[in-house]
This record gives sequence, structure tokens and C-alpha cells, in this order.
Amino acid sequence: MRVLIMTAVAPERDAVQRGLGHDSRFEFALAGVGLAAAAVNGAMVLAETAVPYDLVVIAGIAGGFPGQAEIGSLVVASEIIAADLGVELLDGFSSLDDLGFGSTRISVAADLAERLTAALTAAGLDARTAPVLTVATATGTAATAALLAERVPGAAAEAMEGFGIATAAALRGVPVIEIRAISNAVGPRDRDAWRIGDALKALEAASSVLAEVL
Ligand SMILES: O=C(O)c1cccc(C(=O)CC[C@H]2O[C@@H](n3cnc4c(=O)[nH]cnc43)[C@H](O)[C@@H]2O)c1
Repeated sequence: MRVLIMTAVAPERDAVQRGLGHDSRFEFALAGVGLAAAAVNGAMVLAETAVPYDLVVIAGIAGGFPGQAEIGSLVVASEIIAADLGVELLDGFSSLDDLGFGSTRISVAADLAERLTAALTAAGLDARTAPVLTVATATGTAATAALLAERVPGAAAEAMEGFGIATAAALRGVPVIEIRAISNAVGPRDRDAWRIGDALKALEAASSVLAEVL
């Protein structure tokens, strides 16, 4: 099995690498921060490979929706959703799906996602399977957090790359999963409250479980 792991930035990649250990099944590429960089870099890596990948794993830190995923916990995506891709209306929001311009939702390798969450839980980690949002603008207010939670019931995490990488993978027919470790709460921006170190430790622990599950 040949697996491509994509993270936004190097500290996330390093955490995953520490967890996986030396394992020739896994290759790494940086996506960059944000949906556009992630889509382009994902598409390039997947197009340039001589031997096709069997799986793309999107991994990194994320904001967690209060009451759904606390800091230091893990979210394995049940679906990857571009939550702000659409048009703002005077009385709400219409997604690309509503407008008939495509889809804002990408399916994951659901069986693998469920097995991974079960294995993470069995290993004593706080993990759940739930929708993971991709946003162009990281949420910075309670009002936006509430809007997103209402738009996608059950959403547990938001990050900025998943939908871009998953779109590239879907175009090549490569299955995808997304694993996020929660570094901060989705809501009023308070950078001092981010617990990046805790999230990277959780990501490392999750990666060692991932190596066993695959
Ligand atoms: O400063 C560091 O040491 C450091 C280490 C690892 C990662 C970072 C980042 O800033 C990564 C940015 C990345 O994180 C995702 N993220 C995290 N929290 C949120 C959020 O509340 N809303 C949206 N995205 C979030 C996102 O995918 C960014 O690409 C720094």
C-alpha cells in the first residue's frame, strides 16, 4: 500500500512522521495553508507520481466546535465539507450545491475512518468521527461559530485545507481520509489559548495508531 500524507505545515508533518516511525508505505507532501494552495499542491503531487497512491491522508491541527470536540482530542472526518463555499444572501447562505454549481461535500473512505476512530478510542485517545469543515477564513467570532454549526449539524472541527486536497484526490480517484487534532476552540479568536503542542502530541499518537490500522 502506498499512502500520501498531506499536512499544511512542517510541524504537523513532523508530528505525523514521529508517530508513524520508519515505514516505507508512507510519503509526505506539504499542502501549504488554505484551500487554494492545498488544492494545487495536492493536484501536482498526485499528477506527478509514477506509481499511483492507494490513499491520501489529510492530517493536521484544527479548531474544535465547543461541545463536539475539545482541545487535545481527535476528529476523523465522516465527510469533508467546504462550509463557506457559496453565496451570502440577505436572509442566509446558499451553498454551491443549492446553486447547482457542484458539490461542497466530499465523501471519505468511510469504513477506514470508522475503523481508525475505533482503534484510536481503544488506544485510550479521545476521538470521534464527525463532519470536518474546510473554511477560507478561520472563525473568529461566536456568531460565525454558531452559523457554521447550524449550517452543518454535528460538525466537530474546522480547518483550511481538507476540501482542496480531497478535491484533487477525488479527481484522480484516490480515496481520502482526514484526521484533525484540536488545538483551539472554534469561536472568539484568542491565539494565546491555542494549545498547539497538545494537539501535535495527539496527532503523533493518532499517527502511530494509523500505522497499525492500515
Ligand atoms: O506555530 C506553530 O508552531 C504551528 C504548528 C503547527 C501548525 C500551526 C498552524 O498555524 C497551522 C495552521 C493550520 O491549522 C488549522 N487550524 C487550526 N485551528 C484552526 C481554526 O480554528 N480554524 C481554521 N483552521 C484552523 C488550519 O488548517 C491551518 O492551516 C502552527
